[in-house]
Amino acid sequence: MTLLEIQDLHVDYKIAGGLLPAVRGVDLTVGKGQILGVAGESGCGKSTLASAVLRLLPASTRVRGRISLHGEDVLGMSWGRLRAVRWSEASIVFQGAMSGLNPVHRIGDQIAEPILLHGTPAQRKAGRKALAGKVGELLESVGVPAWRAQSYPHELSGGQRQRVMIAMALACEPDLIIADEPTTALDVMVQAQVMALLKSLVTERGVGMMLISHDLSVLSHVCDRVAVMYAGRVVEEGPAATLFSDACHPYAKALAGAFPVIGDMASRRAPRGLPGDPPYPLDLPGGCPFHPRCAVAIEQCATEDVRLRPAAPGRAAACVHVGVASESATALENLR
Ligand SMILES: Nc1ncnc2c1ncn2[C@@H]1O[C@H](COP(=O)(O)OP(=O)(O)OP(=O)(O)O)[C@@H](O)[C@H]1O
Repeated sequence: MTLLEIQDLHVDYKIAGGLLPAVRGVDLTVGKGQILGVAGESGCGKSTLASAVLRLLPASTRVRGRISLHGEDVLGMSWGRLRAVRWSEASIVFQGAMSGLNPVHRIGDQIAEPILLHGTPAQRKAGRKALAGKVGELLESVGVPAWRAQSYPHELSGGQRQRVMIAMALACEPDLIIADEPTTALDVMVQAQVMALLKSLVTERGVGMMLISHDLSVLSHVCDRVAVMYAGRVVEEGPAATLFSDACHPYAKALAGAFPVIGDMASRRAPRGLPGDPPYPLDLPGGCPFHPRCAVAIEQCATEDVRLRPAAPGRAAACVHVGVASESATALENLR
């Protein structure tokens, strides 16, 4: 069942020099019990996409396209309806748990807050004290002892704080969770624990999740499907299992090649860097935005901006070389 459907989404920030196109025609879906990963280099539009789903962008931002949550048009919602939807139908976990928690309030009070504001009428009426049991359960469900409800954020480790943020996101039992770089600034072991926790929430509770990370190797282990973004566009979308090992788009390939393969000591493949930088959104090259950095670019790539098209069963990629049986497909094959 489709929970979230994003169709031809464009997001432009209003800046002094005009409009900065951060997201340029993105189509994505997230189903119940499914994790969709969104990967890409810094500045490609991942966080903008995440914030757009719950309309958390600055008021001056221009948003076009369609975002449906349970079939309901999010961009057309009244503020009252949007307020009811946030936390209870969809919630967001941002990067950097310390900045997301209020340092002068106890953890338990902060978890109770969204329930008091957005929970069921009975929960709202019952008040803060009656929620102590529920807060304890939420903390235990993310692996933090219930007595930590009495602690302040600075008394917890970074990993525990991130778990508290996840408990807050779960507080009103939403069907959709958007996690924006939830493990940034955590060490590798804690990162793995938090990712395992997110995965278990999806399998045990059946929530849908959009998981944003620049780390394709992490996403490939946790997600069902992954979308790779470049310069505000999705350039490849497909099953996580194949995307990391057998990407179709030259950028997705390069991104996958930039990470070591965990557990694959046999191949001893050294991570490969990708020369050059992503384009500035106000100065995008003509044609495919990746062509100046692409090892298999041809003349056509400088003029033709190919949209996502079928690349293999269940996979789509936006590249002139993809979906065609020709020399160009061979060129792409040689990149492997
Ligand atoms: N509030 C804003 N006003 C103007 N431009 C913005 C704003 N927020 C983001 N941008 C620009 O929009 C583009 C996309 O930024 P965004 O933060 O969505 O990328 P990202 O992929 O999430 O990057 P990172 O991985 O570094 O968080 C960038 O060029 C960024 O500079």
